[in-house]
Amino acid sequence: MPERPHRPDATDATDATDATDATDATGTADAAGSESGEAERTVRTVTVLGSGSWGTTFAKILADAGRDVRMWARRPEVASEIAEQHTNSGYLPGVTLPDNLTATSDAATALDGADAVVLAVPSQSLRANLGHWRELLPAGTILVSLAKGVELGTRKRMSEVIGEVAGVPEDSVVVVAGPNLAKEIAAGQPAAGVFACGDHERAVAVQEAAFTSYFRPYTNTDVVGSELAGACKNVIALSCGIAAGLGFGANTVATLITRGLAETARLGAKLGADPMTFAGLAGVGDMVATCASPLSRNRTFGERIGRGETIEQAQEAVGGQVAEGVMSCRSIRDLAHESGVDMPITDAMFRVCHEGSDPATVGAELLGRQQKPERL
Ligand SMILES: NC(=O)c1ccc[n+]([C@@H]2O[C@H](COP(=O)([O-])OP(=O)(O)OC[C@H]3O[C@@H](n4cnc5c(N)ncnc54)[C@H](O)[C@@H]3O)[C@@H](O)[C@H]2O)c1
Ligand SMILES: O=P(O)(O)OC[C@H](O)CO
Repeated sequence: MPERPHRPDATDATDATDATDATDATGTADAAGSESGEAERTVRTVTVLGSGSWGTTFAKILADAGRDVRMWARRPEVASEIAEQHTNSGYLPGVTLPDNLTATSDAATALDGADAVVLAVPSQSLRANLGHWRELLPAGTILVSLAKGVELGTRKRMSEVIGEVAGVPEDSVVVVAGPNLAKEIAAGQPAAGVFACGDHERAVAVQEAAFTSYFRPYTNTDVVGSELAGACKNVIALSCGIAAGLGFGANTVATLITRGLAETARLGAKLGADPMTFAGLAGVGDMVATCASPLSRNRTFGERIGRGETIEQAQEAVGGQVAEGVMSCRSIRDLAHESGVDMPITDAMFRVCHEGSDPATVGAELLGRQQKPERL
């Protein structure tokens, strides 16, 4: 099996196709690149729409990988800070952004001629935001989704929303998933992600564009599983935070992670996902990172609730950033009910976040459910 050649950061984008082979650690052809080892499309210029924690970090990855990156920020002062001072101090304090990353608050300027467009706004605002951008999207551009959520009301996954609003096949959207706490990656700590797309060539093109010395992207073709895994783990992270806030330790958190993954996989299997996806980076990888880390906004939110704070106080604790699980516990619960899938932890989080139920009481009820074999 050929070894992957080392690729230094800030590679000239024109060299990128020479620098990455198609073999992953397990040697499976599916995990990286085309059979020849070269991407058949090259992404040189990328626009990132949304300049919060993950949008800015993902833009930094792309710029460090040698791409020309333009960010769009909703607030002009954030765009100016990124463009002129190469920082985004509100979201990533202490991080210096590369020179080949610029920013504007004008979407038309940001989008002009982009080979790929990364959608980096919260799930519940994606439809409205994309509606404004739809006419500005360059023809043939690759759409990439960073959002981890299920839309309220429609119960659609983000690639479904994007396909519908942008008028493109949903399986042409590249979905980014995996254990990717933004602040760690922005600090250059090693991590891997998974880029899921029904069109493998597109996933490989984005994989090439986001491969650096500290971030290793894999690909897969299971969009349903990758998106559901990313959305569901935010809800389970709320429950782990609540457990911590109530004073419980590692056993309780590990139980919630494991049973949370079981209910996520149950939903995924019902909706056509590959069960193995839940054993990968998008599944167990993201579940463990988010549920265990104090950097997770969802876990932090839950911890505050477990300590007795109100929803409003918990929201303040995450500094105005999005804790997707709070809305997704409702949409995923609705999706599960509609699909006839039992998701008791998600149900419990819905009752705490939206019906005012007491976290300790809900936790006791979860423990006291009818006994059954582990696999169910
Ligand atoms: N932060 C992470 O570590 C991380 C990692 C992986 C995935 N994600 C996912 O990426 C998506 C974006 O997360 P983020 O961390 O960048 O979020 P964030 O809260 O840090 O930033 C959101 C960005 O979207 C913009 N925005 C545009 N329209 C908005 C609206 N109507 N409401 C709120 N914000 C709006 C905000 O101005 C901001 O720039 C989420 O779905 C999240 O789950 C986040
Ligand atoms: O900070 P959170 O809870 O939104 O989680 C961030 C990422 O999704 C972790 O992969």
